[in-house]
Amino acid sequence: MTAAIIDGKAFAEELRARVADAVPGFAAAAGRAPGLAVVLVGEDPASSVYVRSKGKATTAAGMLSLEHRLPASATENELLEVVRLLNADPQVDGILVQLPLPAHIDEAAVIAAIDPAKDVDGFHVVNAGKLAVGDRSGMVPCTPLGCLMLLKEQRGDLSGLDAVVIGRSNIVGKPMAQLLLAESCTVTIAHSRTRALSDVVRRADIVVAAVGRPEMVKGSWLREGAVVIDVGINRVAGAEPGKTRLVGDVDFADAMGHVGAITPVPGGVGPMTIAVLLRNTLVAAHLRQGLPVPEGI
Ligand SMILES: Nc1nc2c(c(=O)[nH]1)N[C@@H](CN(C=O)c1ccc(C(=O)N[C@@H](CCC(=O)O)C(=O)O)cc1)CN2
Ligand SMILES: [Mg+2]
Repeated sequence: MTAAIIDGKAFAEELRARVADAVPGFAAAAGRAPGLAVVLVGEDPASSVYVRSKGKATTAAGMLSLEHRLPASATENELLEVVRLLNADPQVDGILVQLPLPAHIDEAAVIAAIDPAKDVDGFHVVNAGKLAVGDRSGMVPCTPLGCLMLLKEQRGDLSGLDAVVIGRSNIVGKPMAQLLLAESCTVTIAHSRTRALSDVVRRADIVVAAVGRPEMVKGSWLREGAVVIDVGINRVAGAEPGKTRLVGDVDFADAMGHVGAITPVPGGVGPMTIAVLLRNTLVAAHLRQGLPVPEGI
């Protein structure tokens, strides 16, 4: 069997174009562009790259991009003060605090301080709770929502399918499971303590791998024809000395001989994260202004 490669990069570009197309309508009705503020604490190289990409994508979509950089030595109170200022700023519709934060800052306390209406990451307990009870008015985390969009594009109706989510983080695993449950999948969340993981994964029509372990999921673990969404972004040693390359949580080459469709790394889920962030910012802007959310985003 030859697997289809799910082109997340192309899908993300289409979503970004749809968001950009809807921005002038918002601006005409609200008298301002939607605004996204991204906060970065410290100089983690990967986080710096993601924050820069988010700023560029926000501007390219015709939105207002604000960036706040704090040194790695910033205190939790200093960060909370920035969040409070952004909560009160009427031109800011979305606030995103780039994770991970330095170890001395309590991530949960910072997320709890964000106005849930501006929580475009969907990490606030109010938004997590809304997702859990099926209230569609909340913000949904970007990566899982991007994964769901790719899955629906590939498989259409997901109702009744067996889905295994590997990983139980608040950012990906748990919200992903909630989204699949809302699509009437039979959902299993597997994690580091799951026994006979390969047997659990083998039952799945849909596998979402989000564990952060390079190429952990092997082709022999996967059911013939399964759709595999690989959330992992792991940098490993490359073939040449001193070079590195990115791999997912799934052994892509091995999986190709078994599955029906799979996302590559890079170029799969990653680009969807930023496209959905723009989509969430546009949604938050409409809701905050009391405007109807445009269809098709
Ligand atoms: N507050 C948040 N922090 C973090 C999130 C998040 O959604 N909200 N997600 C990740 C990082 N992330 C965005 O912030 C992100 C990760 C990866 C990509 C991406 O496009 N990856 C590319 C490869 C990039 C490379 O070459 O290194 C790909 O997969 O094709 C975008 C965004 C953690 N923090
Ligand atoms: Mg094999």
